[in-house]
Amino acid sequence: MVLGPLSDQHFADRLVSAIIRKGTPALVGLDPRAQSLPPGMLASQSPHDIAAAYQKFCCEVIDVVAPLVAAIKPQAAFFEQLGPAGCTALAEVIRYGAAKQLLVIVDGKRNDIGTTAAAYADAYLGPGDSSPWGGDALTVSPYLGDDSITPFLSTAQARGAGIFVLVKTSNPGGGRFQDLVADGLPLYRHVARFVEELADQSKGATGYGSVGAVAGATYPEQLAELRFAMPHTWLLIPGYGAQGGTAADCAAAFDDAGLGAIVNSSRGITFAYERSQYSHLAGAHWQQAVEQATRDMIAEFRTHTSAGRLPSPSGN
Ligand SMILES: O=c1ccn([C@@H]2O[C@H](COP(=O)(O)O)[C@@H](O)[C@H]2O)c(=O)[nH]1
Repeated sequence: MVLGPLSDQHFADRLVSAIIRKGTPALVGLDPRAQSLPPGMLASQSPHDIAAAYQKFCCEVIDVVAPLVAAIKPQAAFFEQLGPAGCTALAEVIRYGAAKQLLVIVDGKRNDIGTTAAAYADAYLGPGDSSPWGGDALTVSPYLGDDSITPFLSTAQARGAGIFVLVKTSNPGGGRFQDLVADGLPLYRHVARFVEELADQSKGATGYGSVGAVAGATYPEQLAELRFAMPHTWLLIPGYGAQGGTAADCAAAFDDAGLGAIVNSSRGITFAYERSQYSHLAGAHWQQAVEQATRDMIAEFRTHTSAGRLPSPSGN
């Protein structure tokens, strides 16, 4: 791919330049869980103290991964679960990640009828001071139809942000609806077609649009099919690591330049010290486990996918 000048006002351009700078499509998911926090971090079981611990833990993960990866993906559910204190902690984590020059993809899976969708978009999209939460991108459900997605895109484009629409999710039950066939195609391919149209209309200098698609590493054949059917659509891939997906499973999601996909790992990185190969780093050395798991993921993608063609930053 020949890249023109990249704009700092276009989401996919910003994503590409961040990924090229870090030399990896690895994305670190922040899904804090009270029972897995390192010892000593949790003062009590009150929502206020759990939220404070989530904020500290996530910021300390960010300290480790910020030099290594382009983006983080906080999962809103784990913060919202705690009520107002959790929502404040989420905002602080987003702010902290942005201050460390990371792109922040908020995994909220929001949507509603158009006017309400516009309010969600206002809340979550737009780096810096343009939105109260300050996310660079938001995950969005397609189930309410085209007029529920376009308000997100309008706000995203105005603010240099992006959205990722659920197309083929990583969970075992996703096919119950997503694979239903209508007019000769599974439902997820109809969603993919609409998302690709929007991506084409909103493409920047890299050829990728401000609209991306969520597609799981647990469905490698469909990933390959979607890469082919959606040439202007960036893929956000969950399901790697803890859910069983491998780097080889994700290989077909990348373009020839090693771009076009960003791959999430949440538990596998943040709670790496619970995995047998990093268990010697549990306790006081938990951040070393996070760093080693991130470096191992980066190495795996460099070995098994075209992401190995990205320039390798010194020190990684
Ligand atoms: O299809 C989907 C969409 C979103 N997710 C989210 O990604 C992370 C995965 O966490 P792991 O610990 O790496 O399994 C989590 O926040 C999910 O809600 C997904 O898994 N699949």
